[in-house]
Amino acid sequence: MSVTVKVPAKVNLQLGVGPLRDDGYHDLVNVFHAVSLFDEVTVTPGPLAVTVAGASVEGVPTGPDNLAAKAVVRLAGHLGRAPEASVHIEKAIPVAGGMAGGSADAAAALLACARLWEADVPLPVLMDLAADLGSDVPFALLGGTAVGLGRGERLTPLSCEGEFHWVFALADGGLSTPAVFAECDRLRAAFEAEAGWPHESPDLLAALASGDAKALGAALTNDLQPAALSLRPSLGRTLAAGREFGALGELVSGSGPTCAFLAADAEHAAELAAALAEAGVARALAAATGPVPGAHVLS
Ligand SMILES: C[C@@](CO)(OP(=O)(O)O)[C@H](O)COP(=O)(O)OP(=O)(O)OC[C@H]1O[C@@H](n2ccc(N)nc2=O)[C@H](O)[C@@H]1O
Ligand SMILES: Nc1ncnc2c1ncn2[C@@H]1O[C@H](COP(=O)(O)OP(=O)(O)O)[C@@H](O)[C@H]1O
Repeated sequence: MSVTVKVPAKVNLQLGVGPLRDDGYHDLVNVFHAVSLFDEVTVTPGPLAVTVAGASVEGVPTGPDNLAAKAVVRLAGHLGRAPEASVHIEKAIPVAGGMAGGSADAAAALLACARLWEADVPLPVLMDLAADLGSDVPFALLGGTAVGLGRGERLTPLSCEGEFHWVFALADGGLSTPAVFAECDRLRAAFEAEAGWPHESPDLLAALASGDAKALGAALTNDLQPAALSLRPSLGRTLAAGREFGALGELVSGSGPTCAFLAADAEHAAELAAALAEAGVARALAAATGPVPGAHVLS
């Protein structure tokens, strides 16, 4: 018997970053949006092991550091049983790309093992286990569009009308999330910019609720973007190219280095992806739509 869970990537439509907390995290206003780039995680009975396959899986650990393995151990500990599951990850979400691929795999492994072990784990408990594994993990279970407060784990679903069309410019190599948050703090200190308390953007919420892509494009913001650009200046060219080719909006996804571009419709997305590929400003381009559901069992 095996269980397969399909789980989406995310892009952050608003990432408001507050001051550094005593515990090393930052309070966020994090508007998550699940998009149609998916990993598939299959668990089979057996000793704990992780295998990973996919077009670009460099840097994904296959030992106990893999977030999916940590999820297996965490759930087994909660249930008071041995962490017996062999995990296989089919990876399409870019690695260390600011699209929460590791978090997605952790969420998928939680759900898959709960099913494999026939354990009745209520959703709020699964969400708490997910939050222990990482700030982005609960959203991968929920999917759709949602705002995350605290370190991003306290989620409230948002009303989102229709479907939005995205193009993602994938970069060579990743960016480390802690390094990007640290660079954000460094830049704020260097420019004596006080980190204010972030607030949800009313323009963004209205654009989502009405399904207005043009208004959404104008409302996209990411407080980590200056830090990602400081660590990876070439992203400036990528973002400028998308703007030049008529994207409705563009931003770095989370801690980067993936850049996200909003298109008017599927045809516009295909044109935008082709123009960005031609300009040579990305390792690869991927078109996707959002919102899509969170982690769910396939078999
Ligand atoms: C920035 C975001 C935006 O959604 O994602 P990515 O773009 O990396 O995917 C998240 O906040 C990343 O969440 P996640 O990748 O789960 O991070 P965690 O494992 O919880 O934390 C890793 C490290 O990031 C920093 N961190 C994370 C979350 C937060 N609210 N404040 C922080 O300062 C801390 O240095 C922490 O030690
Ligand atoms: N299942 C996994 N998939 C991808 N990366 C993982 C996984 N487990 C652990 N990692 C580690 O987490 C780091 C961040 O990966 P990822 O979640 O893809 O990016 P991001 O935090 O930028 O969204 C990787 O560089 C890798 O070392």
